[in-house]
Amino acid sequence: MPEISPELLSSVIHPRQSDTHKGDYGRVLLIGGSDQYGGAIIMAAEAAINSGSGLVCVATHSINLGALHARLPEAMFIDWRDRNLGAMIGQVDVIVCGPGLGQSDQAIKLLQLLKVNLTGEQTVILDASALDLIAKNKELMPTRSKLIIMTPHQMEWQRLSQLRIPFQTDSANLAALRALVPGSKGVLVLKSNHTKVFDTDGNIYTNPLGNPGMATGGTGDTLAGIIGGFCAQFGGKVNSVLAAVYIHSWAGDLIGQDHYVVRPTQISALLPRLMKKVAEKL
Ligand SMILES: NC(=O)C1=CN([C@@H]2O[C@H](COP(=O)(O)OP(=O)(O)OC[C@H]3O[C@@H](n4cnc5c(N)ncnc54)[C@H](O)[C@@H]3O)[C@@H](O)[C@H]2O)[C@@H](O)CC1
Ligand SMILES: Nc1ncnc2c1ncn2[C@@H]1O[C@H](COP(=O)(O)OP(=O)(O)O)[C@@H](O)[C@H]1O
Ligand SMILES: [Mg+2]
Repeated sequence: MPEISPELLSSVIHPRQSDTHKGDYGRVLLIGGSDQYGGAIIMAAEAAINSGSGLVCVATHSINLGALHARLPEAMFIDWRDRNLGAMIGQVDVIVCGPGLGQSDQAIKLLQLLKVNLTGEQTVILDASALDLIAKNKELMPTRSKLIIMTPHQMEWQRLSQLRIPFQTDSANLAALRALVPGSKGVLVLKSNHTKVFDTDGNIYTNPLGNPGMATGGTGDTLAGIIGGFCAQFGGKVNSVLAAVYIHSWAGDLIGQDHYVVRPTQISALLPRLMKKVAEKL
């Protein structure tokens, strides 16, 4: 089973051309952040911005607006009850849905809105509460998209796939992935201390990096944002996902060399420098 490698990362991240603008690096819409979990969507948005997405917009509970803009003036905001959200879903390249979304009636409405407004040309990343809601009602799974990426931790995957953690074998995971996204191209990022990535073509990759300092709330929200940023900028494809998984853990390991705890926002802060190193082969 192939390990994700530094060579893979170098093949994805390349130097930017001079004659470009933000429109060339993709638009990401992040949907999540209830009145209880605003930090999750802010961390995901910070990761999407720092990993290079050209434009980032956050659809969240209005209570999070002040905190979002105080932390991330680069991000745009739309109230997740705004009637224009459906149209916006249709206009972006990548949607990250789930960090801190919660499981309210409003959260269910947002998944329904996502499903009906997708164009078929977009990449969708489903994380956290979005996966828990789909576990309860499979009808909420988006069907019209170029690529569907699911990023559960093992407990979320247990709820979604009905595979109890000891029985999450490679073959069972692949079968469950294919059953969840029939007819679509799908990727499963099954997060743990040894994260594995599966795709519906049957490929399985392991992440050789990561450390227990990363066992901090928000580390997964940050990964979802990086995957969003990489898919927006480098294309909605499996290699962009693999590169995101790798750089997230690489950053975590660099911070973990001299920090007992790795704060997710430290991972985001390190990304632009690591990407520069990779792009310029420093
Ligand atoms: N600052 C914030 O606002 C944060 C909000 N969060 C949100 O909180 C909501 C609930 O998510 P949680 O993940 O906390 O709750 P869950 O109940 O989904 O899962 C957490 C539990 O799953 C178990 N588990 C087993 N294997 C695991 C693995 N490999 N990795 C992680 N957990 C594993 C652990 O017992 C853990 O306590 C989501 O909407 C999430 O996005 C979290 O992202 C944390 C940070
Ligand atoms: N012991 C560990 N070793 C390596 N990576 C870890 C470890 N614990 C957690 N991680 C990583 O941290 C992230 C946790 O994701 P998740 O549980 O969704 O966090 P949250 O929802 O709090 O943001 C995953 O990318 C996982 O691989
Ligand atoms: Mg999570």
